[in-house]
Amino acid sequence: MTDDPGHYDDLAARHVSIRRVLRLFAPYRARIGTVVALMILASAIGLAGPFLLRAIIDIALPQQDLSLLAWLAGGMIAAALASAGIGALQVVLSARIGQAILHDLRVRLYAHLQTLSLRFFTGTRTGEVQSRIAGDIAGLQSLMTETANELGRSLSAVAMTAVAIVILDWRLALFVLLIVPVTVLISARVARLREALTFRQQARAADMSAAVEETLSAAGIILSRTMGRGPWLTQRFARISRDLAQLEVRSHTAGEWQWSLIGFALATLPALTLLAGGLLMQTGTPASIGTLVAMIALQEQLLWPFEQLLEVARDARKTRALFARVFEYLDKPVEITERADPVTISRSDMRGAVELDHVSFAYAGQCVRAVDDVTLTIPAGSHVAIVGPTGSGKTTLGYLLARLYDVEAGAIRFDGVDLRDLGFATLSQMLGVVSQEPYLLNASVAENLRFACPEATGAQMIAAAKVAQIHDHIAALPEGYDTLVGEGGFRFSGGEKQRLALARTILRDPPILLLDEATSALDTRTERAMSQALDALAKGRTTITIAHRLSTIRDAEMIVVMRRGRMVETGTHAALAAKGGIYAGLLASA
Ligand SMILES: Nc1ncnc2c1ncn2[C@@H]1O[C@H](COP(=O)(O)OP(=O)(O)OP(=O)(O)O)[C@@H](O)[C@H]1O
Repeated sequence: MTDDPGHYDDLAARHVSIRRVLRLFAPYRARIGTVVALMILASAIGLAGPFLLRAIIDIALPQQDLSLLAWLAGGMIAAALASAGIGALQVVLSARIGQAILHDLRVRLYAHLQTLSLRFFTGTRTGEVQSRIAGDIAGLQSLMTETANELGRSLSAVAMTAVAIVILDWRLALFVLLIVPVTVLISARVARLREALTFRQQARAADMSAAVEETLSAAGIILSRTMGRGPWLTQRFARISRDLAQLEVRSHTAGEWQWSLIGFALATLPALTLLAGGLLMQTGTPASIGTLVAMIALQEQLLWPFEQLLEVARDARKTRALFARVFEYLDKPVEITERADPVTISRSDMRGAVELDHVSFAYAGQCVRAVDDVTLTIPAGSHVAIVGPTGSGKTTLGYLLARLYDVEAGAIRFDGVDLRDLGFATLSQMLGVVSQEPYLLNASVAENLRFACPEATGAQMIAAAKVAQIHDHIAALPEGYDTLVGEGGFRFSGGEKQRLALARTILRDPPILLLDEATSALDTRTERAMSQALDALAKGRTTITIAHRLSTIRDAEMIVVMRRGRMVETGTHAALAAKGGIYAGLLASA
């Protein structure tokens, strides 16, 4: 889809405008002003050279005035020195501005992606996100800093030189400047060609980073080894890499012969100028030899920045392709938003009552509701278990409780407040989640625990780990709490990861605990020990357990049975078992 040029044009038109790009520069107005002033100064000083040259040829040399010659030559050296010094200063300053702007953009994009709902992340490849934050912004970085630099420097040089050429001899100037529109036209064509290619190239680069991310991770390697698909994956990677290489070559070489034409046209200018100078000799007001030499020197001075300017225009279009990809993500709507004046509740005032009021939800593009008209009141401090066959909507219900998605109809309330009215901080303080596949950051055990509660003391951390029955294991490791957990927690077993995740949630001390199959990876002994710990922990807390293993939830005050998104049975274990319905069937098949 991203390869379709029509798609690209539409995307770029929707997200990128000059105004929007300029807004990124706005906070750095003063510094940009300084750089522009330096550029103008450098080009103005640079211009003195040809005029000094003319004076040497037309006055100092014919008159054999050595002292004037020394002054004029010294002036030429001083001008070259000053413009080189100012040029260097201006490069440093503009590099700093460019980096600052891109840093802002990168952080804005990261912060924006942090606020997007789970829907975005379940529908997007991780490698794609990474490629936009890292790859596209890095591309912009080199393009923009160089482009902005060149633009300023070349533009002022070209403008100044053009003025100087006109002052020298307007007739020759007219002749020289005639070539400008032709080259600009050719260059615009090449730029258009390369812009679309850049977009495709970045999309391929994202494919590549997604492929690496997906398959060169611990989980990816396990999958490819156990399925014997390593060679196939390598072939797939080779295909993406070859595509990328070809696009890379095309985007660098597209329109190359047109580009050479520009170079040729500019290279013929000195010869044509001399020819024109010769023709002017026939008129009543010929150009002096000094003027002709100075004119050619100025042209030399003009050609390089002019070529640079054309290249800048070409690269500027490439940046449009990169901006399109970055802005597309920046424009993704935030679905889960915090109200302007959210309700906040202090920890001591939280009770932990949960109420589901005719809650319904369907995943995007699905006509069947994953949760369908669920109404349930969970009193503060009670233990409710949610069971049901696979795919019945239990995990989805958990997502709704954590407001990872918003309900489509109905409402969920904690302590009588609609989740959509609660402040984000209050919500995450109220509900602690231990999910089916706990995720650990690739950091030390202590850092993982402190992620939940940065101000936790060592003693608090140990206490939480003890409750989660993981302290002895951590303490026995050579590096104890400083042990690195590995990518995704691979250093630890499934059961250990679950217990670490539990310890992490315990540290937050939430009044409502949501355990989604949280004890599924534990052996029976550890599970029994942990369930005692959880019982102790559950005192004064509301506990909602999403369970497959019915043995773990026999003591729940209420068991809710779900089927195809609907709540079909509720009651205690004894009552439901005696009733002989779905729950009894699940028990029988367990
Ligand atoms: N991101 C998603 N997009 C579309 N459909 C989804 C998505 N996630 C889950 N579903 C569908 O929603 C339904 C409910 O899924 P859910 O994960 O809530 O079931 P579950 O009861 O937790 O199952 P299990 O016990 O197997 O974990 C399923 O039919 C599932 O295929």
